[in-house]
Amino acid sequence: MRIAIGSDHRGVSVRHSIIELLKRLGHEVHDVGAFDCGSVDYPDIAATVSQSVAASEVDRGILICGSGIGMAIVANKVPGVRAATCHDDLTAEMSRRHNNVNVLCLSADMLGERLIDRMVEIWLTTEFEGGRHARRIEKISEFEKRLHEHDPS
Ligand SMILES: O=C[C@H](O)[C@H](O)[C@H](O)COP(=O)(O)O
Repeated sequence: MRIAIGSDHRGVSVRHSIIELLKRLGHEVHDVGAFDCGSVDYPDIAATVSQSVAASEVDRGILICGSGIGMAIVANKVPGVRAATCHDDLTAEMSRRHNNVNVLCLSADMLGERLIDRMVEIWLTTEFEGGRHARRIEKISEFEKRLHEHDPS
């Protein structure tokens, strides 16, 4: 898969470790930074990764900040993006099976490296179940369209 990945200053070392994992697993990595440990604003990074996913330049996105929360707030503003902050194996798995999440958001401050690696692998390999869940995803898309009709800018 083509995977865009980005972090703010809090997630730099976790991002590097996930990039190593992704490469070992044979994925194509699009690293959008941040490229040093100086303070950056998570909305800038989240917007870049999410727009890349929405434009189908990549298949999936991964975002890391202190809590994983700010990244998800921003990512979910982008039509076509379904982002979730996951904390463990089960949330990573369910985000794929039921929600077809295409942007995984992770906390650099609250999760260990081994757990993160496991969650990323689970998230990359778990298929969307479709069926009734596809109907619900379609409702999200319709809702996005209705919102966009009111403010097409
Ligand atoms: O949801 C936001 C993230 O956790 C950020 O990583 C965090 O707010 C950054 O905080 P600070 O500027 O204190 O490093």
